Amino acid sequence: MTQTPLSENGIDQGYALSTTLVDPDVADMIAARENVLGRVDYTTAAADPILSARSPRLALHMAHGKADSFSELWTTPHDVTAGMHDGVAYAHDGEFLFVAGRIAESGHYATATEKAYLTALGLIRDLGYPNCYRMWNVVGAINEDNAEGLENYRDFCLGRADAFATMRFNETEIPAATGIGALGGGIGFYFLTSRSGSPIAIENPQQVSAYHYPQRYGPKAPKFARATRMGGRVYVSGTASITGHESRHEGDLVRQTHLSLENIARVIGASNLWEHGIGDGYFLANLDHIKVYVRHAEDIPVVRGICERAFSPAAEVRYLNVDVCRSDLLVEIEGIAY
Ligand SMILES: O=C(O)C1=C[C@@H](O)[C@H](O)C=C1
Ligand SMILES: CC(=O)C(=O)O
Repeated sequence: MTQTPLSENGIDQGYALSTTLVDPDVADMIAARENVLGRVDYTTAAADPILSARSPRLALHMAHGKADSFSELWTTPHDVTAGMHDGVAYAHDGEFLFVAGRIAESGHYATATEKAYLTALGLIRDLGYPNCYRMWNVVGAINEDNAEGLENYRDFCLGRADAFATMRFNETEIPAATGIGALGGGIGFYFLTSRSGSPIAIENPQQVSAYHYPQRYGPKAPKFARATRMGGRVYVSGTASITGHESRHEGDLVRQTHLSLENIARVIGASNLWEHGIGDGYFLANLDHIKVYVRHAEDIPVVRGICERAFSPAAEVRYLNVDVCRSDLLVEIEGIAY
């Protein structure tokens, strides 16, 4: 039997995940003919995760209408095995696992977040796909206070940190993530993990690692890496106008957008990747499947103008009008570098 060559991340080269951000009706057509590991609808109402056409599907309230609604599809060349476990939907293909869950709208999120994360992270390990490399979290009313006067984002971070501690994640195992506002629906989350891949967590020398943020940002620090290298790609976390641990250019949309892009370019650049033992380098023009989160709808044209000059014209880019995890941040950007 010939041994399929492994990529440098230890993944059998017969496995590769594809992703795309498409209009929902296009997603329906793709899902009808391809093996879908997971589908996430950025749409006008949140819903609990379900199994739809033998795949996990999660609806996030992230769009104001049909015009800004889209679906994110993760597809694989292999058959998938899907299921539900204690409210978490999942599917795996032998190398990659997608899990999705939702935490109901509430006046307190820490305990429910810890429970949901422990369910999902426990499932990931029980199914044998322990290498988590990308997380997405969308938080309704992210900048508003909970019933005790703690901002919902900080409440979420408290529960997440406790779950990571219980599961004994060390700093190098913390994956790239997004933590962004939603237009309602509690907290929706979805993760990508692998069976044999070796994710490499990447930090930005110009930023304090989020998990080292001082307590002024909340009782427990956010848990995410600036990016994660997996399967020959770099998954870039939601990135904003922050250097050190402080927000920069308060009230200045243009400079916040440029600093967010500068942070991404630095994280994926050859010199920073070299510092992380990765012999590759990328530019903003190598970014694809980009989400640009903009706090004020009227700012989207300005942000789009800056981004279009930075990104490849071939890149998939979606602009969302949602809140950002710090109230002084106007824009945040994520993507995948190939
Ligand atoms: O809390 C997070 O996971 C997170 C928040 C933002 O800084 C950005 O979206 C990246 C991750
Ligand atoms: C707040 C934010 O975007 C960060 O911590 O990177």
